[in-house]
Amino acid sequence: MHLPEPGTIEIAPSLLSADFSCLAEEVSDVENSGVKIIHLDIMDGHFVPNITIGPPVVSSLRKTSDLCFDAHLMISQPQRYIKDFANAGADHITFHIEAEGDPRDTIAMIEEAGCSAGICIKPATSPEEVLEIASLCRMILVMTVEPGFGGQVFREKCAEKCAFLRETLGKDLRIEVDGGINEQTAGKAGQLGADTLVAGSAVFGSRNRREAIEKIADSAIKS
Ligand SMILES: O=C(CO)[C@@H](O)[C@H](O)COP(=O)(O)O
Repeated sequence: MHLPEPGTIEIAPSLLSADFSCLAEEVSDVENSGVKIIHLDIMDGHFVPNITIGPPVVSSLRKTSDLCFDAHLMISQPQRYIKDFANAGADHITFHIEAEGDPRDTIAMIEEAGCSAGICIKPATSPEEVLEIASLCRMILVMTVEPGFGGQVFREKCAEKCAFLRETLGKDLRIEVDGGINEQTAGKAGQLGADTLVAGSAVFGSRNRREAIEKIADSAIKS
């Protein structure tokens, strides 16, 4: 499924906090709870100090789900893996501005592979660094924690970059926020202009995923 058009608030559960012994059931649980997007955290143990999943796992999950697969490549050399993740079933591929390679070439490769492209900034990176290429992307991802691990505390200062990006770039692209999003912090993220909220521990750490998702969405919508 393609990334939903801008104009709606979407919650994207982050697979990193799911139970890896039964990933297909975990994905299906959130799919049945009404989300349109699943956020796939791809880590290489080099760009970030953690290792997660590769294309074979994405490909297996693709057979079980119709969700939009939002692949967040936390890897040093994204260009080496774009085709593999696209062939595995990613719909949208986000890479880091801090990673290796010319970002324009990386975006072109993502589109050639049949996916929409996104660019991500880490907490220390200024949003101005993505302005020139923003119009080539369907979504900008603003990290509100240092990438690598779930369960960290939301950094409001980082989320303020969303307000700058929204004001400068308008409403025609999605702004995604990732890290420490829960019922308490989603309102602030929404107020600052984010419309796509990644939530890992707040969704998968909850017994009732539907309720957790609805509470996060409500708080973002009411903001
Ligand atoms: O990309 C990352 C971490 O690198 C995130 O997607 C986290 O996995 C979000 O987890 P929570 O902060 O929501 O628990």
